[in-house]
Amino acid sequence: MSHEILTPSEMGRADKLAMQHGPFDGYGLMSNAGTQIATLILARFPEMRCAHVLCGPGNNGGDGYVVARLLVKGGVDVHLWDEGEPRAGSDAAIAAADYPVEPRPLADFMPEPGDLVVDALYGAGLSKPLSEAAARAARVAKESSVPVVAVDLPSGVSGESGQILGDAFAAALTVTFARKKPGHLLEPGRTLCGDVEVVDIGISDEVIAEIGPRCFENLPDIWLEKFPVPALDTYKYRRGHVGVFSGSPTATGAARLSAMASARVGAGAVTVLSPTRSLAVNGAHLTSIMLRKADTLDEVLGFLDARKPQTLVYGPGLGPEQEVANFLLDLLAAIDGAPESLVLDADGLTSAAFQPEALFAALHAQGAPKAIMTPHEGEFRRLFRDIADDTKLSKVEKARAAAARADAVIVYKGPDTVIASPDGRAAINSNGTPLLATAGSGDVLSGLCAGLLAQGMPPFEAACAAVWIHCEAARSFGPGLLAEDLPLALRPVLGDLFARKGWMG
Ligand SMILES: NC(=O)C1=CN([C@@H]2O[C@H](COP(=O)(O)OP(=O)(O)OC[C@H]3O[C@@H](n4cnc5c(N)ncnc54)[C@H](O)[C@@H]3O)[C@@H](O)[C@H]2O)[C@@H](O)CC1
Ligand SMILES: Nc1ncnc2c1ncn2[C@@H]1O[C@H](COP(=O)(O)OP(=O)(O)O)[C@@H](O)[C@H]1O
Ligand SMILES: [K+]
Repeated sequence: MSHEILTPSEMGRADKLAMQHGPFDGYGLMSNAGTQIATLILARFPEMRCAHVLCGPGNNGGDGYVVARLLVKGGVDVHLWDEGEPRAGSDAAIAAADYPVEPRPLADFMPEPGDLVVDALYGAGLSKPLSEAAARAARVAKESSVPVVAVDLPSGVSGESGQILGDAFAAALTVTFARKKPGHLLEPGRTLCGDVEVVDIGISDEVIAEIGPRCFENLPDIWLEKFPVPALDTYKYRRGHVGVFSGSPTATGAARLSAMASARVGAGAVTVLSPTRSLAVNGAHLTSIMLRKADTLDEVLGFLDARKPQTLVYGPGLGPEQEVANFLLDLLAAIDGAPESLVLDADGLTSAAFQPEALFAALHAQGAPKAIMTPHEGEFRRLFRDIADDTKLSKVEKARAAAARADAVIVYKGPDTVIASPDGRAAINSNGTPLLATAGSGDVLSGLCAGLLAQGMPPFEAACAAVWIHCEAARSFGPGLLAEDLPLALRPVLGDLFARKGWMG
């Protein structure tokens, strides 16, 4: 169950529930946390010259006092620097009283090469930018290039959003408790965390279940059960049929990349719907993918009626024009229950920004297809400007708000892609690679979503699986990746997933 992610406030509730359930009180949890961190430090940094433990006034600092005491016990030369004393009677005050040496003021902190820094200034309770002394400490640690071990989170990183409040520490290792927080996975927090270790401090799975988290790390555990493998007696149309709209003659590659990805991820049949003027260029490049002339809405409806595809992809290479949006709205008005699903990407999203409310109303209507939208940062901002500009929201909250407004699963792309469902579930992807920053890779992703939808995967699970598989394929191919390499690079990834499903072939 370790794929769940807890927001800082859910973590606070989990702490309280754990204390109610026992056997640990607040100080017991803090001792467990400090013990786990000290053990990791001694194992990972046996060569350190000395350890500088930086303690804040709250429970994060409390963890720091426990770590400092245990490092002294382990024979390490420890220097303790504090910012503000713990509140009298708090768990942190008990931990501070247990530490044998008088702390020095944080403003004087100065490490030397070979030292280790333990950042226990602020964790989940960070509520405002770091003070000047704490910001200076972060800068000094960075400039001296000493390794930093962050307790719970690097101080200055918001656990909720991963954003930096003022200034922040950059850790080599971050040790957090019970479950990851969004700030461990959302950029720039993710980069600033370094390696993330989640340790058990006595908060049980039952307590986490009682909290009922709605955000997850995008690991196969959250969608593998619904991931399709072909039954022995299947045939091509039962495996699923995808229709992909093609653009004009100079912009047809995007649709073909999408179509190829749909087919490769298991749709039994894929048809490219092409304007007459693009038929020749599409025809010259397609073999197993079918091609059909579709200049008008009537021709598209004729195709839907005759071939009954489950899923359509609308957007890659269509052009960011008003008529592209109009055509989509006319198509949605004509659809009643079939096809079941739709992937909107690229120019399908950009053109919809001419009249977003009309699109959202059409997707909310009875009989509308279930939709996945796959915006990158720019497309997201065009379509959901007020949400994108709301600095109070994390990327997870932005994707959730957009999903509710559009009644669609939103794949908010980037190095830390977030997938959100209108029902409130969200997932943060963690296997991303910058190798995917190459033209056409988004088109492949929309095809993967469609291919999984057509095989009956529900939209949230389909989108999560598509994002994970896309990244895994890029990693398996490695440097030199082009978008057209991705469909074939799916093979080892799908092979592993099929094996995990016990598929005997
Ligand atoms: N029993 C528990 O609740 C446990 C909590 N744990 C630790 O407790 C931490 C959370 O503790 P707290 O809620 O006390 O929060 P923090 O220790 O993160 O922050 C302490 C206080 O500092 C103030 N503050 C926030 N940002 C500031 C800033 N930039 N400059 C100056 N002051 C600032 C806040 O008002 C807050 O009350 C976790 O990150 C974790 O390390 C662990 O000990 C495990 C158990
Ligand atoms: N720096 C990065 N790290 C990880 N993934 C990235 C990065 N840059 C882009 N990607 C991924 O690559 C894909 C690019 O999609 P998109 O921008 O729509 O490209 P295109 O329109 O060229 O197909 C998305 O899945 C995105 O998450
Ligand atoms: K910290």
